Amino acid sequence: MAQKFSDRIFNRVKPLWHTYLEHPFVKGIGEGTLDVEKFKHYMKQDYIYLVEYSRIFAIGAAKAHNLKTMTTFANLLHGTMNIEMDLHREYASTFGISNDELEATEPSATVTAYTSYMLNKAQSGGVENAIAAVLACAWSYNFIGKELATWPNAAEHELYGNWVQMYSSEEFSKLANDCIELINEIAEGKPDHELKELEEIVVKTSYFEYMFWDMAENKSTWPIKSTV
Ligand SMILES: Cc1ncc(CO)c(N)n1
Repeated sequence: MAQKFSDRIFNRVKPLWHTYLEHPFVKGIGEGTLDVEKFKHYMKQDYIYLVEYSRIFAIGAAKAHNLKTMTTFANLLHGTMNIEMDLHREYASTFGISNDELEATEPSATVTAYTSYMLNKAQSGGVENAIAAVLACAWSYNFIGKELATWPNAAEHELYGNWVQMYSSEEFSKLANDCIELINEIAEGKPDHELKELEEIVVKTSYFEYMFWDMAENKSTWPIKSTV
């Protein structure tokens, strides 16, 4: 059987994704030693991120060439907005973060750059760009979640167990697998130079994922504190 496009992508990003598992923020979640203030910063920034991330699914649905692809994007949009974001709101409230506070979050430099890049790629290309833009997000979180779930007591930790459970869950694994299936379907019959472009989007978003962990670890917003 011919190699799937997702296998080719995975071989390319695997070394990069393994660096996530070595990142102090991700390790802190898995080992249960993470500073709560860092996690709260992450939760707020991630909420704002999820709003723009959802928008990519809507763009994908609008650009889909067939009903099956359109339905998958609609399901991903629904799953993110009604399941992942709902869990996020509930989870944030256990850290004393209200819905109003989540919504009022000013996106950091990293979140602004990351979501602008994804939106630009999704808007300037066809449906294949929309799926390439979200692939690393869903897939790498599932990759991290499933790995951390094997670490001793990580899934039972009183603060961070919920995060590990959420991203290793069957529901989230299905969401990630739907994205993988979509990219394979969309890649079929495409010439290599187009596949290379899609692969590049997945690599760039994988770098942005690393930057997101860094942003959370450093509680960073913008490099220069504005006085205006
Ligand atoms: C930054 C980021 N990437 C991916 C996901 C998975 O949905 C998330 N919640 N946040």
